[in-house]
Amino acid sequence: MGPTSGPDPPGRPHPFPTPGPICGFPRASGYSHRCQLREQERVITANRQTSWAFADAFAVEDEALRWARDRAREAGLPSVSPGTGAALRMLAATADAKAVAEIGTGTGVSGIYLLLGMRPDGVLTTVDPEPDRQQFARQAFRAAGFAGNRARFIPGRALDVLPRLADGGYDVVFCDGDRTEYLAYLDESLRLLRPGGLVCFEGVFADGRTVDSGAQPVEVLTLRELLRAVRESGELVPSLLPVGDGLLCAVRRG
Ligand SMILES: C[S@@+](CC[C@H](N)C(=O)[O-])C[C@H]1O[C@@H](n2cnc3c(N)ncnc32)[C@H](O)[C@@H]1O
Repeated sequence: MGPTSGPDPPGRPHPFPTPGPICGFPRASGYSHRCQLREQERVITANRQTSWAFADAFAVEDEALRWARDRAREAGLPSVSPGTGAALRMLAATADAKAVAEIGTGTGVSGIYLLLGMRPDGVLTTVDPEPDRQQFARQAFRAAGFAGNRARFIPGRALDVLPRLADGGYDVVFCDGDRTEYLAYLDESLRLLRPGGLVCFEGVFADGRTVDSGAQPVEVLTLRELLRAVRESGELVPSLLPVGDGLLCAVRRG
């Protein structure tokens, strides 16, 4: 019996038992449950946008994350997608991160994900020039169950604040501030990261404009330069993750 035929083994639930609206393709009659899922998976593969949305829907968000996300929406502020958040959480856990620096606190969505992946005694240092947003993030972190000493909020612009942070003192740097400053954030990150540490840049797809051949604003041109600089750096081991609006990640070589 081939691997695509026959009934599903009893008592072994499929990892994606409920396709839901993201991949809610109608089930063909006469197929086994497993065949139907394979058929669904083929269609998903053929449709990258749907797969992309599926990766985001795969992450489940709790009340604190939804609250932070709602505050961002009310302020007209983007926040990381659930898929990007889950990637950040996983990367912080992989790095066994004790010290993470975040540029662009917003209302705390990405901060919650980073804290969830960090060590239980880890501290997130998060920078944003807007104290009102940081106040929402503070509330969101508390609602998510994090003690007050797990986060250090620094109000200010990244390029004023980062030079005051310790050389080699960070396991992860997450950049989600002013796109036109991303190249400068890269320089600062290389200084802040310990060898083997990880830098991540959110939003490098710029809603598709990064690969659009039409005329583009300076922030998109900066993103292209950033992608080139990271790819060509002998100091970095890069990967561009197609989650959310594009998450460019790179490990600083040891
Ligand atoms: C996209 S939002 C961040 C969203 C947040 N990372 C999240 O996912 O919840 C960008 C944030 O960067 C902040 N920002 C803008 N310019 C900045 C700068 N020069 N330095 C640091 N933060 C900056 C904005 O105030 C805004 O809150």
